[in-house]
Amino acid sequence: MSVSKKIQRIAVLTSGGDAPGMNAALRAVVLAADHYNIEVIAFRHGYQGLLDNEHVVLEPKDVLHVLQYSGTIIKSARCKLFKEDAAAITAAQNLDALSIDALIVIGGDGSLRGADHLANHWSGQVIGMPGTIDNDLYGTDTTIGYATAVNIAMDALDKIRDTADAMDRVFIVEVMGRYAGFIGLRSAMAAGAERMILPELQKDKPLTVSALVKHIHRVKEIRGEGSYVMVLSEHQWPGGAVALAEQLDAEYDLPCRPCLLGHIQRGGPPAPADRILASELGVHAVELILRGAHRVMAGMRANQCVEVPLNESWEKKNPLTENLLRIQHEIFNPVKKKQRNKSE
Ligand SMILES: Nc1ncnc2c1ncn2[C@@H]1O[C@H](COP(=O)(O)OP(=O)(O)O)[C@@H](O)[C@H]1O
Ligand SMILES: O=P(O)(O)OC[C@H]1O[C@](O)(COP(=O)(O)O)[C@@H](O)[C@@H]1O
Repeated sequence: MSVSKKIQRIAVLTSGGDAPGMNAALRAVVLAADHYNIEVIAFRHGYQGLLDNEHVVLEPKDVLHVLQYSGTIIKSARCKLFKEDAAAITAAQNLDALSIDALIVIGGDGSLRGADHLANHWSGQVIGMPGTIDNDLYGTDTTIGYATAVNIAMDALDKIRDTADAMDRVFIVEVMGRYAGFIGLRSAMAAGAERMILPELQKDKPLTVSALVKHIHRVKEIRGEGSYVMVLSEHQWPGGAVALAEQLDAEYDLPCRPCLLGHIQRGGPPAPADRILASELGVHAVELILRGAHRVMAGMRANQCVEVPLNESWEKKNPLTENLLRIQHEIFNPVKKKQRNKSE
């Protein structure tokens, strides 16, 4: 590897919603830095810690057995203040006072915007790593935490199916994803859900309650007794799964149970895919620094480590996989297009 300048000390922080695999990412950063004789300083509590100068040295011994845990050993936080120029200037001064050559920010789109904002005011190298369950960053096939969240949602949907089937019930399972439907789509497919309400679909053609009710009745007619499980992405129904279930029950006499998965989707052991992605990207981030990279996100595309301009990671959007949508809607939908046309 061609090395641009002597890098002696780098810093790292985790920001925004914690994502399963962030600890694996920290471990990889620290072990890679140690390999190249670089010291690592970690700022605790995300950008807040950078402003408060709350930092610790991270050595290999501190990260040896952390990759099997979700959360983040250096804590994460949301910090509104960091959007201001004055905050980025303070952060730059704190980094310079510690003679930091480069900063690695592990987080979602907001965190990477924050990293870019800092780069406007600081002369050190700034590298982002995609850490969010939402998978809503452009330039990388998946983000750290996403695989785990999908596993958790799928596991919950499987469990819901058992009770839903036993009692011939309709269930609405609300999943996270902020304003992206990746967790919703993949968990719905993995668990064979009958319906998905996802942000990307709602934008084109918002679902009406009457169309939903029609679909539920048609599925019951076609299949006979049994369950109907629907995946609802958060923010896609006023009042969420609880309100929708109440509406179906009260207005359409259709008993329905809501289930909110919430922050459960961010806990438990990270999936192997997340641990491995985090490990590879952590090393990649350090090697990018050694190559002189700046204002880029370390990403993974088609099993290759890539570098993506930081601003592209949030300005451009990854679409939902067309083929998964087609299969869910056309092949796996119990109500075929012909039948739908007839009844609509
Ligand atoms: N436009 C911005 N400029 C500077 N900092 C930002 C910006 N957007 C977000 N941040 C910082 O990043 C933090 C995390 O962003 P947030 O959107 O909450 O989570 P995530 O990074 O997981 O998407 C924010 O609390 C804030 O400190
Ligand atoms: O943990 P909080 O602050 O309640 O935020 C919940 C949000 O965080 C997430 O779990 C992760 O999103 P971010 O990566 O943007 O932080 C979203 O899916 C969810 O909308």
